[in-house]
Amino acid sequence: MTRLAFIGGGNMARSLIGGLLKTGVAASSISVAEPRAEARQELGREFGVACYADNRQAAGDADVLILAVKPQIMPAVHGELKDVLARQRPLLISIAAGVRIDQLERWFGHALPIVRCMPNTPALIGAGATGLFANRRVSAEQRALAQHILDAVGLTRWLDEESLLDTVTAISGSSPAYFFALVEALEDAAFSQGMSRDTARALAAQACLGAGRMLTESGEDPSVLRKRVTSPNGTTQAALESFAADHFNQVVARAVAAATRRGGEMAAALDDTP
Ligand SMILES: NC(=O)C1=CN([C@@H]2O[C@H](COP(=O)(O)OP(=O)(O)OC[C@H]3O[C@@H](n4cnc5c(N)ncnc54)[C@H](OP(=O)(O)O)[C@@H]3O)[C@@H](O)[C@H]2O)C=CC1
Ligand SMILES: O=C(O)[C@@H]1CCC=N1
Repeated sequence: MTRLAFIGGGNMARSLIGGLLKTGVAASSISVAEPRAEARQELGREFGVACYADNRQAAGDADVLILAVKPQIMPAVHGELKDVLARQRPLLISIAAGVRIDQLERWFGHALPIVRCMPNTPALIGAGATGLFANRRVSAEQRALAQHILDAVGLTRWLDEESLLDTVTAISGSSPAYFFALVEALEDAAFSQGMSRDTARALAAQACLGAGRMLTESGEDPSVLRKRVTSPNGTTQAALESFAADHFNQVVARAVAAATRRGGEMAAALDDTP
């Protein structure tokens, strides 16, 4: 049984743990390091996983360490794990936005197998999307193991270039928030027209689910699906023309560029960190 240790038990760790347990991974194979006592209790109660305040204890005899702390915490974490890493040489999987493999190698050790990946919170319900990139120390078996872990919670894609992970962050790591924001905006708009928030949210969220399922299950091009909704001179055309007049595609492209750029900035801020 592969032993997984999460370093950091926050939002994304919870999504991955919840998703993994739903696929039949045993709670006894997962340990979590989390500094906040209340969060440790919640994790234990909700998922039945062993939780520790101490990173070393959680990493114990793990085969795979999943680094799930905020990027700026990463440099602090490596000092605590030095002994464990030297002894066990586990596979490291970092999910931190921006943080580059050369930085992880500098902090955690150049000889270690490291996979940098970018999942997203829908992993919790098995609908995650993850981009992955491996350093040259990662063996074929470890690559398969990393993929197996992330496949369990959704779709995976290996990237040819590490820099594209910042693009992954922008289009799937962060994008659940964009869809949530769209549903919030639809709800606000319907509310302003007199609909109850409850009904507006239910209808908008279901349309979001339906559109997402059609996109992933029909195999059809999004533009074909869009055209099928858009009756000539109908209501959808009116809405899409309004989006176009407000330069919707440019609005989205600018937001994706901002998120991608931010990933690079977050990494650059850590360049001088020993
Ligand atoms: N949220 C998301 O949608 C996604 C996040 N990510 C990445 O995942 C990582 C975690 O993000 P997220 O889960 O949202 O953040 P959270 O803040 O929710 O989780 C991070 C957790 O790490 C804990 N922590 C802080 N310091 C340490 C330490 N020294 N050792 C161990 N644990 C520590 C924090 O505890 P405390 O609260 O007490 O500080 C917190 O519970 C980030 O690097 C982010 O870029 C990747 C994809 C999607
Ligand atoms: O907002 C962030 O920085 C993280 C990375 C992707 C989603 N949440």
